[in-house]
Amino acid sequence: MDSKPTVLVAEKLGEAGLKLLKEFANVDCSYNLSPEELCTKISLCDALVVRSGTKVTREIFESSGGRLKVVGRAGVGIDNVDLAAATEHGCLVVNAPTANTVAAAEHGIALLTAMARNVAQADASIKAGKWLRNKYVGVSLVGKTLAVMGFGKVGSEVARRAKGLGMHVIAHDPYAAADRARAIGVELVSFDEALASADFISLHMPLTPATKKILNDETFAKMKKGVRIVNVARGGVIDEEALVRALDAGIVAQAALDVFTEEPPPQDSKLIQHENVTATPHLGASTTEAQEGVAIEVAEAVVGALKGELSATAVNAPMVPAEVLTELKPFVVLAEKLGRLAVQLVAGGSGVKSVKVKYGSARAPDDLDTRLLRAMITKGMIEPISSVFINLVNADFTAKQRGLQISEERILLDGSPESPIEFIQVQIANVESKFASAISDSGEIRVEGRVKDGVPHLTKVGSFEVDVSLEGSIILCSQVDQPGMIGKVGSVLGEENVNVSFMSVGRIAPRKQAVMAIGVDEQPSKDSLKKIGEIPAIQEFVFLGL
Ligand SMILES: NC(=O)C1=CN([C@@H]2O[C@H](COP(=O)(O)OP(=O)(O)OC[C@H]3O[C@@H](n4cnc5c(N)ncnc54)[C@H](O)[C@@H]3O)[C@@H](O)[C@H]2O)C=CC1
Ligand SMILES: O=C(O)C(=O)COP(=O)(O)O
Repeated sequence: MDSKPTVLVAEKLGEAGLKLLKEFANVDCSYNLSPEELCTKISLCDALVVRSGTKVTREIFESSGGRLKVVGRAGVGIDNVDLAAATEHGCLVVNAPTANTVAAAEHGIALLTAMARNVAQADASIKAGKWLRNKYVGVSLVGKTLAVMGFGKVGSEVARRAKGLGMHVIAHDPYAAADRARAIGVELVSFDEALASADFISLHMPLTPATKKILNDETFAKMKKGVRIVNVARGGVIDEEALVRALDAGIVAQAALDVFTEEPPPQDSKLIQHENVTATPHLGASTTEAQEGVAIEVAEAVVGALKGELSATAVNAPMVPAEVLTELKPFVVLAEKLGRLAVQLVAGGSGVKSVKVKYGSARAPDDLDTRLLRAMITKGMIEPISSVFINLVNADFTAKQRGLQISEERILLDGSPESPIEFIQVQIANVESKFASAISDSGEIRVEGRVKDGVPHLTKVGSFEVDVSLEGSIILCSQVDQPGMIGKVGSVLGEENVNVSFMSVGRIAPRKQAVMAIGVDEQPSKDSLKKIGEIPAIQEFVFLGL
């Protein structure tokens, strides 16, 4: 009997990657399978390799009968893989997060220059037998302002190249460090400033709840009339219907798009058909070199995973062995959630560089290995805002790569060391906060949490003591302490049937400054959040997704 594992390669993969796979496994390259065919084949496979064109659905994991152990994504985005279903079925997902960065950046530049000079439109017209020299007069790039939205791996490469074209490059990225941008002559600016001053806007942020439809009617209205937009990130960051309206109104002169909310987009898409739109079918990563690169990156990860090794590019790897988890599990969850909260409190344009974690514990220092907790805080801080996935292997390296310095301090507490940790505090120094009350007396964003009855709780925000369980989402409001506040906010949420799970008020002294923390099971609508902001006594508030 053949003891080699079987790898199904469902989309075209670079030769070098195939070679690596074939050295270790039986490789079945079957492209363009229907969902039904894929479900049938999968029960005979130990690993599946895809790009963005295959939907790896829950049905696929269910149909595998437990045999599928690894899904390899030959690229960055894993929006096409049902991660929850993969994890539930004990299937590891690995990706190739770095090998197509330059290709995506080069495609961004290709679209930028092609759009400015009407290359695609002029090419179609000359092929139709026309010679329209006056119609296709373009615009120059030199001296124009390009706003790079999302200064990560791809965005920074685009910025570097655009500088070479003589453009004035600014960038907006709430979490990027200003010195990294300055090092290549790029100034970090606020979102509104980027919109108002850009002649060209290039999108390079991941698609997250916060960036979904970040370009919409409201934000198009803030742009310079005649702005030109490039998108090689994800279609969902633009409200596509609003973009058609902005193009028709001349607010946006041109758009060059590689990615779409629905891929492939409908044939009659007004956006694609628009004469001022240049479109490509998600070609950002499609260079020979990048495809060889991602093929090798993903093949190594798939083979490693089939051998039982933990890969640095594992997306849903369990962070710890089960026996360690029994004791640490609630603290692991607490650490990740504190990281998530802390990063969401950072104001746009601040950049995150210096993070300090304090662990209050009665255990002897060598009895508490904080590597896992540090990795979870890193995961909480980085995953919601980037296309990178954190695991125990890559956490410290990824933090360093993003310019994040994480220092740790142990606070030795008296008492019985029954519980490994009494509290975890996460501080982000040298930033502004979108919720000023989260800044502690010593000047940094501070959140602190504890585990109570096995459940992680937020117990401090800035210098205010609160107590709210870290489940669902949280609204923080600051106000001068006075009667009736809980009722007022509660009734706005009640009107919308948003269930309040927890409320707590932390104050300096009766009738002085207070912070109210409200746990909610559902995400309130924009309207409800606006109404909360309009309650006269509320000075500031922030909604934090967990
Ligand atoms: N068209 C294509 O074929 C390809 C598309 N991509 C897409 O490009 C995008 C960027 O990829 P990478 O640079 O590898 O990711 P990255 O994670 O290195 O960079 C993303 C950056 O966006 C920033 N960011 C997060 N929220 C933001 C916000 N609200 N406003 C502004 N910036 C924000 C993050 O701080 C981070 O620096 C992703 O959407 C990825 O899926 C990547 C490769 C190929
Ligand atoms: O890597 C990514 O996230 C991409 O968008 C590239 O997708 P692809 O591998 O070309 O299907």
